[in-house]
Amino acid sequence: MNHLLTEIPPLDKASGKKAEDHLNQLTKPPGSLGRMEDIAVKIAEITGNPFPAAEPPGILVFAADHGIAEEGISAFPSEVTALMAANFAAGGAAINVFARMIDARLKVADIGIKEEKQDPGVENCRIRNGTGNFLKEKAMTAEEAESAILTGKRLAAELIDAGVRCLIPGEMGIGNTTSAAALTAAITGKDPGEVTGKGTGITAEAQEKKANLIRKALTMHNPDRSNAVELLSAAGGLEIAGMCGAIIAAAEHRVPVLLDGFICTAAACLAVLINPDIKGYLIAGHQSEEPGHKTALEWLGLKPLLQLQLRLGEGSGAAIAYPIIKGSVRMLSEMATFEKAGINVT
Ligand SMILES: Cc1cc2ncn([C@H]3O[C@H](COP(=O)(O)O)[C@@H](O)[C@H]3O)c2cc1C
Ligand SMILES: O=C(O)c1cccnc1
Repeated sequence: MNHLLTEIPPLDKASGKKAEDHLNQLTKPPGSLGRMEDIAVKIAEITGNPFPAAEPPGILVFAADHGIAEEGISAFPSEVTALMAANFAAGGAAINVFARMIDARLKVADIGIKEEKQDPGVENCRIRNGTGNFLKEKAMTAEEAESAILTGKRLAAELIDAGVRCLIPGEMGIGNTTSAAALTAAITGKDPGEVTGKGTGITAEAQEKKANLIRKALTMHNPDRSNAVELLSAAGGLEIAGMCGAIIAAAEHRVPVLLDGFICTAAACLAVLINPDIKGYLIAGHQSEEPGHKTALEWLGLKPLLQLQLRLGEGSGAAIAYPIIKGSVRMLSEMATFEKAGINVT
């Protein structure tokens, strides 16, 4: 795992302080823009610029399949992963709508779809054709987990080199709320029963089976709970590893990461295990309906911007929250100061 360890630049507190001082001179009562002011300061610290840019946003959706899906833990079959990847390429999914709404660059990567056939509109970065069923075997080898992380890093770095100033990691993978719950239980030390939800909409009975299966698998694989590669190897998935790498790359490049739902946040927890300094680069877009999402956000010490009872993924909740980021940053650089507006407040 040594080659995954990276230099994460420290947050630039001096730029944050300059942004904060400037915010207090703008034509509004001090602090009246609430958490938007905190976001503006945070992005100044992340970027090292008191007048930062967060535009354009870039959405990077990783698609992969999960062997565990054969255990009946999703309301949908694995085949839907490939079909949805094709839908992303055709522009018809929820994330396409929201990406257009926020003028985002959108890239879709196949990092491990099971289906042999590949969609020409999806970037082929396939590490293997779906993970192993982690109730019976490891989801993937350590080498595969590392390759998937490095692939995510490369794709995010490409988007950032092309000008992206706010990264939104997204995912598609039938069965991936099971992996996210296993990872979250292992990392936070919670019982799987507390962090396992209904995903795409399974019954209460299937939900109980899902939690039991996670408990059994974690006992069987017994991963080192502080080792991101061992955790990925035990529970998957390839798209979670890809998002983890993308988050690392954003932090390396001083680009803020806007987190989506439960699966995306589980990937962020893994990135923070690899380097705790990454925590400073994360903003939580929303809190989803999956119970484990709250647990993962608390572990990261993040407060979500929105709570809209979403339970979709794809990067959708983060894309919906993005205008808050855009407004926070624009407010900092576009609003008049009292002095400039000729308002004398002394
Ligand atoms: C049509 C469709 C579109 C989706 N877009 C995101 N997900 C979401 O649901 C899946 C996780 O839930 P589970 O663990 O229950 O399978 C992931 O693919 C996630 O991105 C979708 C699911 C479906 C069915
Ligand atoms: O929180 C999420 O991102 C989520 C929840 C349910 C299904 N898919 C994704």
